[in-house]
Amino acid sequence: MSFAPAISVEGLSKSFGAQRVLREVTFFVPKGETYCIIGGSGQGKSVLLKHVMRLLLPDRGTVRVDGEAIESLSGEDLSRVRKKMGMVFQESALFDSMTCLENVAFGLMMHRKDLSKREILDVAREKLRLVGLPRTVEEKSPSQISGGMKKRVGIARAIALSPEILLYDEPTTGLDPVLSASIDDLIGRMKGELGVTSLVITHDMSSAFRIADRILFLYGGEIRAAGTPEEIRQSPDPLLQQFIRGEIKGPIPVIPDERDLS
Ligand SMILES: Nc1ncnc2c1ncn2[C@@H]1O[C@H](COP(=O)(O)OP(=O)(O)OP(=O)(O)O)[C@@H](O)[C@H]1O
Repeated sequence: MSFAPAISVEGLSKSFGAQRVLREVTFFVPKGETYCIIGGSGQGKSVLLKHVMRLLLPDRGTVRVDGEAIESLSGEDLSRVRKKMGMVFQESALFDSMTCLENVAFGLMMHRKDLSKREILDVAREKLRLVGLPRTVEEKSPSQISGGMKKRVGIARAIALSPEILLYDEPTTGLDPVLSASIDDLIGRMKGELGVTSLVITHDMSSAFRIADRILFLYGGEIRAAGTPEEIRQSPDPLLQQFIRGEIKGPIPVIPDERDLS
């Protein structure tokens, strides 16, 4: 086991055309901790997460997973590092043509050729139990279950290959406050029971305050503030306080797009 941080992002910069989306972003997520990235729409949160998954390559800077710089990896080395990470997508991104059980089993079928089909389905059932879903969900299609259940199936699928790192893209979006709290609780259990490291993108401040060891505020492509939930709550930064309270002062903020040449 290495003592490197689970995720290191160093001097990461990314532009699309003339639009600078990430500027010299640097942070380190120690093993077993939960970091939340907060920030308004269009501030580069998803782009940042895609770099950690190596779905995008940086213009400058490096992303290391467990000490390994992932930009330079390819083939088997890349898939070995990717297997350390599970991704929970914003809209759960489940296949409607499959049952929930098959959705969870999918990654195992692709990557665990050493297991029989029966063993794979047993692992998938165990993961569905772990996220608190009843047996009746197994044979349903994702279109037949609620949004909160879909999020759980998405988490079960992300943990199917027992990753060391979980990346969540807005896991509580679209859920009512009680369901949001139950997903937060589940994210906490993934840390407590499985010891996973989590990087969570969220707009949901109550969720960030509940689950984060550390919160990073992304603004204009830069980490404008970073700290424990308490430090973030107490921060004197007016923009951060405005974001936390959901206040709009002055003109309605414009979401940056490709016309933003800054
Ligand atoms: N592949 C791409 N090509 C060009 N522009 C892109 C691409 N991906 C993202 N962008 C732009 O980068 C900016 C940041 O996008 P990103 O999705 O990271 O925002 P975000 O902070 O996750 O916003 P939201 O909270 O609304 O999801 C946006 O202006 C977006 O249009």
